[in-house]
Amino acid sequence: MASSTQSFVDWFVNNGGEFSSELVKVVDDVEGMGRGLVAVKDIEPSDTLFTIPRSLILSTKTSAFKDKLGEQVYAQLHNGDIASWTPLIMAMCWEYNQGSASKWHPYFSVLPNDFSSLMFWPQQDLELLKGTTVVDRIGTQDIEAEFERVKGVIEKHQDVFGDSSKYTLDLFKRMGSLILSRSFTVVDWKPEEEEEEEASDDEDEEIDLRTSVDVVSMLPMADILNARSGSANAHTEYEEHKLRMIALKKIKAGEQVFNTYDDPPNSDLLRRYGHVDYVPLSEDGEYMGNQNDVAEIPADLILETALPDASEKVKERRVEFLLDECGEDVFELSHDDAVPELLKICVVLFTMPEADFKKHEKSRKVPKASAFSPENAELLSKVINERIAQYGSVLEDDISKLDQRDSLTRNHFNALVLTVGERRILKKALDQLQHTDHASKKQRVE
Ligand SMILES: C[S@@+](CC[C@H](N)C(=O)[O-])C[C@H]1O[C@@H](n2cnc3c(N)ncnc32)[C@H](O)[C@@H]1O
Repeated sequence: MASSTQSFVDWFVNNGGEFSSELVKVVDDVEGMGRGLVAVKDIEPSDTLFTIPRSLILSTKTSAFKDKLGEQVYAQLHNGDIASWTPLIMAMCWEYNQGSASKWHPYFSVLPNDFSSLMFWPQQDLELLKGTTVVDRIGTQDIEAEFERVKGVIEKHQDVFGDSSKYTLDLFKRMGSLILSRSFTVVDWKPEEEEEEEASDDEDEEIDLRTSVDVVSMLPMADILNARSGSANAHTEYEEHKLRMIALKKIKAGEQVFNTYDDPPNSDLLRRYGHVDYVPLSEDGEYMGNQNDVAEIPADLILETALPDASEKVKERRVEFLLDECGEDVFELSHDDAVPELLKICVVLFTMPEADFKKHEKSRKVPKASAFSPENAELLSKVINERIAQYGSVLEDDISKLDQRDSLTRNHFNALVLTVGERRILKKALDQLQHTDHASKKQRVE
């Protein structure tokens, strides 16, 4: 174990953390996933692996940063968006810059400096993601703009921040990326009766609570756990004074302890965490990837194919109706639902004659997915083929490249896993549409 890892475990235990070293150990590089937790003997369900005292949580509530800065200046760090992470990023930058004077110094020493998440990909690697929609969600410009905004506050309040040159864009991005890949949502402890009262309160308030920056927290030790879809065998329980990591099932000696990151598709895994899931999807192990992948089809692409010659005004009305009545203008296709009902409804809506559409516009009645015809299936197949073409390479070629994993860079491999996964779903949708088409043609003949 690296000495920084040992110092971190010692710090954890000396500050009220309980670590069941008879059950688990921290390993510096486990299965190519970086640090992780591994069972040293057979673990039973409900066994406690470690507990974290609430005082060790790093958040805007536990750092002295807010008090040092004062309410008024602290408020300037918010950009008006309750879910903004800027105050937490700044609290973490401030703690980090305190060096060994910070309570969390040994924790910072084991946090990564380098990231393989999309924000850190060079442009030429991002081009490997052609066809995906995740490139529009990386947020590099947003974080750079946010740093420019808070720089003024830092320079104006050097009494709190100290040397402003220590607050760099790199540090700001590092802390933002750590939150993105390791934070937890931790709400204050409430007795059961209060919890029940709150549950019956306004739903909006609940949402605020979950997205508010005050509950986004860094949990030393809990964030050592890696994740892989279908492998979660431990989870965190929240108690009054501590958080407890418990085993959910039997974990054999030598096996890794896995948390869940809520099963995101590979696009989000790569954007937030910098890795992809590449596990068998079929029993024979022929298909590998992420069961939770999604491929997106924007309504605009359907509209262009369905009504290529219609005026902008006509197109706008159809999209507006779709958004108002169905709430979506991008459709997510998944392994379990390759041709979702809403996608069918969209095609029906976009292809119906103007006179029929006017009736729907008037009644605000959404057409039924059962109205999806073989002609609709043909049109949707055309759209999906166009969508596949946007990836700019041949799927079968890319699948065979995956077999030569050792000759690929990590980014190249991950990009292939992602783009192959998305196209496989699109192909699945094509297959299903072909079956719909054949089935209905057969029915018509009979
Ligand atoms: C919450 S941290 C887990 C601890 C981390 N391995 C470390 O060294 O500190 C999440 C990071 O671990 C890595 N990771 C987690 N699960 C992984 C997996 N299945 N495959 C590859 N890397 C993984 C990724 O770098 C991710 O950003």
